[in-house]
Amino acid sequence: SNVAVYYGQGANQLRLSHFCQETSLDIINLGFINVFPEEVGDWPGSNFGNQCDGTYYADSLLLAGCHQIWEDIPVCKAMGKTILLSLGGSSADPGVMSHEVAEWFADFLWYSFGPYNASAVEQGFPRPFQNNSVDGFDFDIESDGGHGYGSMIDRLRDHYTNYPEHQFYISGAPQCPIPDLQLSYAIQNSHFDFIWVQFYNTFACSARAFVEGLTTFNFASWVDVIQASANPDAKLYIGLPAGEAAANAGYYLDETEVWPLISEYIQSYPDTFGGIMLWEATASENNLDARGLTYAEQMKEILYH
Ligand SMILES: CNC(=O)NC(=N)Nc1ccccc1
Repeated sequence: SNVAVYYGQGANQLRLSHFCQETSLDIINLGFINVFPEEVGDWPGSNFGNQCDGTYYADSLLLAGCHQIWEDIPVCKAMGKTILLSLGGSSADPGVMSHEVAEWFADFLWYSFGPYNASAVEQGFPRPFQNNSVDGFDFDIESDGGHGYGSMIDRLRDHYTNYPEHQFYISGAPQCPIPDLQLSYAIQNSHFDFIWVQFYNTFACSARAFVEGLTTFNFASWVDVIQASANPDAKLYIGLPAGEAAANAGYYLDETEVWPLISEYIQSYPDTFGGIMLWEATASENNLDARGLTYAEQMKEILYH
């Protein structure tokens, strides 16, 4: 099973290559594209915390100087990591997109962050990570959901079919209440590869509730959602805060509390259980146990016990 981690919004975070050298991490979600186009032709905006050099493409909110990221993605690829570009995050204000805007947004992301395409560059698409291609796109939509995300994902998958020799992914990070207001339509109708549910910040369905013996933790119901979705083979991950301060108070579980949770669900749903998602990389890095293991390393140990 995999450990997926968000990177880009950590306090005083180290550069990406530091995390790509951590063997416990399998998937790294780069967050965020946090400003979404409102009209066809609008460029999105990005934010990667303390990374990049603060310069933007002219008349845009899209960062142009993310040298640490474009230098480090090759390290990540050499270490066998899957790098996804994450859209949304808690600060985004996506707004509900029309089908046309959604398809434009998908095309922009593909031509700008996907495989290098000389004709797209000639058409004026930027290359914020230069010649590096991400391995797919993650939807961390925390407000203003709607049908647009289904259109984006379908469009991205059309682009993916033009590169049959390369595996590209689509993932989503819904909140744990079902239906998730932002992503349920897209999950139902479009092909996701990974769904990492935020089993934190909403008490009833949280992992904390499981630890407290409540029956309202709803991983099992999310399995049903996936099995009724456009991709019944999508993998379901348990999303957890990587440190005390990485989520609202009370949601963090220490490794002794995570053991029984993982043990039960990895055994009950071996085909659908995909692993653990952590919010986020720097909180994990700063959250060492008595043995000096980061939280991600503690989680990897539990998965491979
Ligand atoms: C996958 N996205 C997130 O996990 N976002 C997230 N955790 N946002 C947040 C919400 C409340 C407190 C801290 C972080």
